[in-house]
Amino acid sequence: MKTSFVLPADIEPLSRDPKATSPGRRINLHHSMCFGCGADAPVGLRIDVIAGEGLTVSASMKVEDWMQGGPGVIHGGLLSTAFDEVMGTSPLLLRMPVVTGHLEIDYAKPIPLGSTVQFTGEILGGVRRKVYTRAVAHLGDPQEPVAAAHGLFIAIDLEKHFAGYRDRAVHPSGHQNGA
Ligand SMILES: CCCCCCCCCCCC(=O)SCCNC(=O)CCNC(=O)[C@H](O)C(C)(C)COP(=O)(O)OP(=O)(O)OC[C@H]1O[C@@H](n2cnc3c(N)ncnc32)[C@H](O)[C@@H]1OP(=O)(O)O
Repeated sequence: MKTSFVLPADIEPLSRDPKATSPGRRINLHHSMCFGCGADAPVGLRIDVIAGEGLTVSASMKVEDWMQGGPGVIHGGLLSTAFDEVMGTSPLLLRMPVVTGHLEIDYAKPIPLGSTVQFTGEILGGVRRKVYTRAVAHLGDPQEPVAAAHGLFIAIDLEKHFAGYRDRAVHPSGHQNGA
């Protein structure tokens, strides 16, 4: 699949943290109201990202009618969100919280409503706080990808990064911290 993404020359290998989620289990360190993975979000993708061997992850997503963009197919931005979720969760295998710095998507084929998209993702390496990832999507045949993505995620100090926003956080009750 064609892509214009270029990895940096100084990229270094990264290692899975010994305490990372075991292969086959859901990576479960985010919050339940997240648009990408939260079970309590009123609208969302509800993607379960599953730890794989090494620095790999997998996920699947049924393409529901409300995800429609062009007639009969998924909205490209929504697919981008799914890739963000899959790749953004993978650095938790390093036990490293991150935010998205840069995201690139290569769309190869239209993805019909009603299909189930299978994602595989992997961490390619890192440079200082930067974690480089890639993911591929297919509809059942890994040899026939329908889209692929590269993501650059930046490690953060969770408490500091969200310090100014926590009073806006929405909880399953529908209430905000400051409400
Ligand atoms: C959350 C819970 C976990 C659980 C995660 C669960 C999965 C969540 C999946 C969804 C994730 C999201 O959508 S997160 C939401 C969307 N993203 C955001 O809101 C991020 C907004 N941006 C920021 O807050 C900031 O720009 C940061 C934190 C990314 C970087 O700011 P900083 O901390 O001041 O660091 P800074 O020095 O600028 O950058 C560090 C290094 O990254 C490089 N860098 C920074 N941005 C870019 C960029 N766009 N393209 C290339 N390189 C970049 C810099 O050159 C530098 O490289 P060098 O000098 O070292 O070479």
